[in-house]
Formats: sequence, C-alpha cells, structure tokens
Amino acid sequence: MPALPTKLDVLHSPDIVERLKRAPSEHKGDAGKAILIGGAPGMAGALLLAGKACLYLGAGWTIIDMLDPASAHADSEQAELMIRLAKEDAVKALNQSQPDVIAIGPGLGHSALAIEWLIASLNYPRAPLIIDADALNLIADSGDLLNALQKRNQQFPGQSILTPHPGEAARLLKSTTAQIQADRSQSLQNLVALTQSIIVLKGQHTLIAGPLHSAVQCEAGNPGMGTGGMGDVLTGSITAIAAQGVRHHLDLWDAGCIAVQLHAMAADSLVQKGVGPIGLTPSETILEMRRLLNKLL
Ligand SMILES: NC(=O)C1=CN([C@@H]2O[C@H](COP(=O)(O)OP(=O)(O)OC[C@H]3O[C@@H](n4cnc5c(N)ncnc54)[C@H](O)[C@@H]3O)[C@@H](O)[C@H]2O)[C@@H](O)CC1
Ligand SMILES: Nc1ncnc2c1ncn2[C@@H]1O[C@H](COP(=O)(O)OP(=O)(O)O)[C@@H](O)[C@H]1O
Repeated sequence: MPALPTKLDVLHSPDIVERLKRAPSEHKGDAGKAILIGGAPGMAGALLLAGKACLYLGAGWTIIDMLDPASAHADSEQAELMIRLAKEDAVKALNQSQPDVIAIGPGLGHSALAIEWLIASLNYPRAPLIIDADALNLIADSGDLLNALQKRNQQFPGQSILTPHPGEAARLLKSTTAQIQADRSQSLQNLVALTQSIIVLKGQHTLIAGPLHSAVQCEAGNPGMGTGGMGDVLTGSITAIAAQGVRHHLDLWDAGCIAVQLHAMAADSLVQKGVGPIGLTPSETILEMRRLLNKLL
C-alpha cells in the first residue's frame, strides 16, 4: 500500500518560491534557456501554448522546435518566441543550442522525426527534461525508449519529469484509464517504479511523486481546466520554472510542485472572478499564473 499523499503546499513555503526573485543585476542568461519540441501538423497549437506559458512564466529564452513546416515561422502575435523548424539531426540542433532545460511532447505526434527528437532529448546529458503527451505515448510503445529514459535517470537522478494524464498513464502501465483512476496513488507509485522519473499524474487532485520524494496531492483546480491545451500550459510552466531554477537553486521537483500548484490556483482564481468554469481557456490561465507568481514574490 503506498503512503497517503500529503497536501501540496509549496507556494506557501516562501523559502522555495522566493528563490525565483530576481536580483537587480540579473539578465536573461540567469533566467535560463528553454527548448520545447513538438507541434506536428495539426497540433502546432499545443506547442505554441507550451511556449507561451514558458515565456510568461519567466524563462530567459524560449526556443520552439516545431515539427510542422507550415507553422514553423515567427509569430507576430508572440514575437518573443524563437520558432524554428525541427529538422533531421536533432542531436546537432540540441548541441548547438545548449539548452538549460528541454521539454518534449506537446503535439509531437508519432513520426520518425518525432522519435529522432525524443531519442536526442533522452540522450542530451544533465539538463532537466520535461516529457509530456505524445512523447509519453512513444515511450509507452517502445521498450528501447523506456530503457533510454531509465538509463538517463541512473546517470542523472532527478533530472526528468513526466506529466501523464490518466489516459497516458494507462498507456505507460499497459492498463486502462478506469484502472488508473480507481487507485491513483498506486498508479503513481507504479509509474515512478517503471520510469524512475518524477511523475505528475494529472486530473482532479493531481498527484506528484518521484524516486526521491513521497507523494503530494494538489487540492486546488476545477473542471474548467478540462479544455484542450491546459496540460500543454502546465508543461510550459514547469519548463520555465526549471529554466530559472538552474541559477536560482530550484530543482526539477521544486519546479514541478510550484507549477502544478500555481496552474490549479490560477484556474480557481479565474473561476472566482467569473472567468469559467465554462469557457476557461489555457491562454487566460497563463496570464493569471504570471499575476499570481509575481504577487507571491
Ligand atoms: N491545440 C492543440 O494542438 C492541442 C493538441 N493536443 C495534442 O493532441 C495529442 C493527443 O492528446 P490528447 O490528450 O488530446 O488525447 P489522448 O488520447 O492522449 O487522451 C485523451 C483521453 O485520456 C483520458 N483522460 C485524459 N484526462 C483525463 C482525466 N483527467 N480523467 C480521466 N481520463 C482522462 C480520457 O480517456 C481521454 O479520452 C497530444 O499530442 C497533445 O499534445 C492537446 O494537447 C490539446 C490541444
Ligand atoms: N476536474 C479537474 N479538476 C482539476 N484539474 C483538472 C480537472 N480536469 C483537468 N484538470 C487539469 O487540467 C490539465 C489537463 O491536462 P491534459 O489532459 O494533459 O490537457 P491537454 O493534453 O489538452 O493539454 C491537467 O493539469 C489536469 O490536472
């Protein structure tokens, strides 16, 4: 029987969140360079939402490696995003960019190019790695990719975080969504054991645990969050906080906990103001997260 999760309360631990405070002399290099990978044809929006969250939650540079050639161009609505075409030779692209943090998965799809970028990300040493959506589905379908993830975690413990929703968790555990939901705590522990990664099991009362951390549960959040793209926002937010964390002494566990709580609290705050639950959008949630985070510092 897994131990019962304790309540996630990291936003009320000033010693943790205050580490994001910026000294007057800081520059973008201190806020970290993030690369986000995904956005196959038809799903560019998923990666753009993750990128937008990464930008608004404070990363120094947000670079988007987009698989869809038709969408891989500068966005005049969000000119801060550095959007480029994810070409073959992912290893070279990552080595040239030298990211502090990598996120892969939103709208990634299942193509050979998607697999190449996932292998390159898993083999990129040390940098915190956030794995979501189709990147999780690809790992669920391939023993070799799962082995590469496990090997990475042996070499660089605590440097990968997976953010499955119950459907993705079921694919990873060769189970069903109903079985995952029937015992979320046990599913969480099974995912940690399988992947050796920090796991964020999303859904009502998101759970987080890792090989070095016992389970915590987020009590905030509401069904207004059930809108396509809301998970992409969480991925971009973890990425942003992890990118700043590299020079602000927050590890990937801290970044995951801060982002999960902030994400759910922002959605609750918007509902209190009458923005949702019906029609609450991921884009609005990003702006509310930024407001709440700055208020906390
Ligand atoms: N704007 C866009 O381009 C978007 C693209 N998306 C991409 O679309 C691809 C497919 O992802 P999807 O997640 O939509 O589809 P999936 O088929 O992976 O998952 C959907 C299923 O998972 C289960 N599930 C999910 N959350 C649950 C919960 N909280 N409780 C119980 N069951 C739950 C349900 O069975 C649901 O039908 C991914 O690459 C994703 O990144 C999505 O992120 C949505 C937005
Ligand atoms: N009823 C709910 N209560 C609390 N949080 C929810 C609820 N429904 C969805 N969420 C949250 O919304 C997000 C949805 O993520 P996900 O399913 O991955 O979306 P997408 O793939 O469309 O981006 C997760 O953070 C999840 O925890």
